[in-house]
Amino acid sequence: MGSLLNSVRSPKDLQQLTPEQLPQLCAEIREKIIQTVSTNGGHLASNLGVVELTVALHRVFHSPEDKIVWDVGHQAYTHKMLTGRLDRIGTIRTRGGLSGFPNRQESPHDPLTSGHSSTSISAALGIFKAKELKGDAGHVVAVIGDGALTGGLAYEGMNNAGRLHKNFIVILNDNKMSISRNVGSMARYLARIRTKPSYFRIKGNIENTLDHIPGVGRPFRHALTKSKSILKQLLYNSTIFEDMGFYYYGPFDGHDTEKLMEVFQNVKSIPHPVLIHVLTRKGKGYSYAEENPKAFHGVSCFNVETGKAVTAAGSFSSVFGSKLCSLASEDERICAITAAMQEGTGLSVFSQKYPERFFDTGIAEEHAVTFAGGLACGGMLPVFAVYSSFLQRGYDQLIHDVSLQRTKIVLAVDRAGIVGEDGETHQGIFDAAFLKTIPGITIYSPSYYDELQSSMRQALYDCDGLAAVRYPRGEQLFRPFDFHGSRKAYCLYGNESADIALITYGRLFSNACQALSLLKERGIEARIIKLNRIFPIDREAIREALKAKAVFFFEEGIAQGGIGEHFSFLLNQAAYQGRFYLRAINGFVPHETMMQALEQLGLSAGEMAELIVSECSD
Ligand SMILES: Cc1ncc(C[n+]2csc(CCOP(=O)(O)OP(=O)(O)O)c2C)c(N)n1
Ligand SMILES: CC(=O)[C@@H](O)[C@H](O)COP(=O)(O)O
Ligand SMILES: [Mg+2]
Repeated sequence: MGSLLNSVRSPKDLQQLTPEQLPQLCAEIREKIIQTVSTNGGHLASNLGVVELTVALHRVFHSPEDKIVWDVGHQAYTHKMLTGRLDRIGTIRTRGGLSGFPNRQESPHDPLTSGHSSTSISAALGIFKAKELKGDAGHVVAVIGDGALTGGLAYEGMNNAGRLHKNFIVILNDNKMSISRNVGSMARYLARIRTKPSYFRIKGNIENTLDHIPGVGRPFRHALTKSKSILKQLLYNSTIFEDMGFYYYGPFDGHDTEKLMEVFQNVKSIPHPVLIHVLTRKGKGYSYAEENPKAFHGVSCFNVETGKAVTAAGSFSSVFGSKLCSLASEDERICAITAAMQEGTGLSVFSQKYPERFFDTGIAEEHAVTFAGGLACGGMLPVFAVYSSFLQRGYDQLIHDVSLQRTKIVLAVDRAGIVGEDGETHQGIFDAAFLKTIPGITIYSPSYYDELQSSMRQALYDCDGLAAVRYPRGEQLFRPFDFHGSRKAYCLYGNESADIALITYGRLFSNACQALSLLKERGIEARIIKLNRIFPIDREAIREALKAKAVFFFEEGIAQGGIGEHFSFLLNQAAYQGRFYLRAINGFVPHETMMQALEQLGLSAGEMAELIVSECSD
């Protein structure tokens, strides 16, 4: 049998297939997903779960006139293959290749660049309103997972969309999983409605019956559908979605392509917001992923036969998790909070050891910060472990609900700096710049595991108010053999009498050390001022920098408002007469390996040395 997938070069080609061919198409898509992710890494289980759903969507809706907005966007591989990107799917998440997420720059079939959770309904509503204002035709569909539905933004979107009197479609892809098992009362609620018979049918039957009762039937049906009464709930088995202004249909088997197509076709003509509840299995079709969807949510390369991945020897996240456990054994006030990233942030052991002091808020970073603030008001010592890029969500809460309260919480900011293959939505390049604006904050940026451990203790006990410890994704880099981790706010490395000073912090210290060796080979002496506490900057570190004739600041973070810019301001205030160079990040950083990105940004050892040679050669 020839490949059906190869014959689909656009959604229009999909229309040419017969319904009988769709199961084979889905099987081919699954095979392609498994093969691609096993080579490139990526989000396996979520993508395997939405194959039939995506095929059904593209059979019924006509992208790009109809807009399909994927929440988070980690599950859009089938969508990419069906919308003209099959040839490039093997390049996904690699330099210059397809993004692992929908991307507006990549295809007209991606109406929204995404990566962060719970944005789909709000964005889809905006797209819908823009269409309406411009008189453009076409449907708008948001596809949101049950995990993403734990994010408050989704409800803000529904709250507005529920007032529409036009067709607007939300598909809830319910697989009972966030990355870990989904948590919270909405997850419990979905579990309850999953077990009820299809609401589509019940509702239809009741309305039919009422319509046939002469005189009172129709007005009563009308009143009933508009009401939020208990009677309606009893009769209709009504859902929260109905109460928010949506027609609710489901639950449906999300792997039954034909049924899904029938439902989508039916709801297309309803002049009202509609929520279709679809049940899928995360990891569907690959037994290792079905059995352990958590382990196959996001994976690096793996062996398809054995399901085994190459695992790193250690990581900052796991060192953080162990250290927090030991600190919590000494201090009963310590609580750990995650916003649906228990595994990624290294908190799994803590959650088992101290279940009563462990809190998973769901994908709700804003709530997590305010909740941590509340715990602190109540006398606890909360540690919120969160990826740098997701913490962006909690900025106002940090100011209003923590700093302003003069309470103490600790942020364990994981994935700080370049994250690599997830690309521009996930890079942790803004945290140092935005955190340092918050009154009273202390920020540590350890380079190695032992420094992370000591920074944790310092953040908890050596400073008042809000403190952050930020560290990168993955393993520590090469460490100069004669370097010992330091608890000081800064430390010095290299030739103390050198006129050239490299200043840096965090992971880049390793590269700076290598740059120092490269410079030495070329007869250039230099020293490094390594900042351990990056905010507030120690006055002594400024005095050390003042001794140099040329200062080169290297920063794995955004230049504008970053630590380097602030350092230069402090040097200026101290009437520094030498030269100051800042090499930091400008704008978004695309997907490629972490090492490739550092090279590209001029932050590899070689690039650092080149800059210094070119600026300091006579
Ligand atoms: C703001 C934000 N916080 C956390 C994440 C990390 N994250 C990505 S996918 C995911 C789980 C999403 O679950 P769901 O929407 O149900 O999709 P599924 O993977 O189950 O298909 C999480 C927590 C994120 N992308 N954005
Ligand atoms: C889609 C998403 O936001 C997460 O799955 C993220 O990709 C995880 O990143 P890590 O691989 O760094 O844990
Ligand atoms: Mg889910």
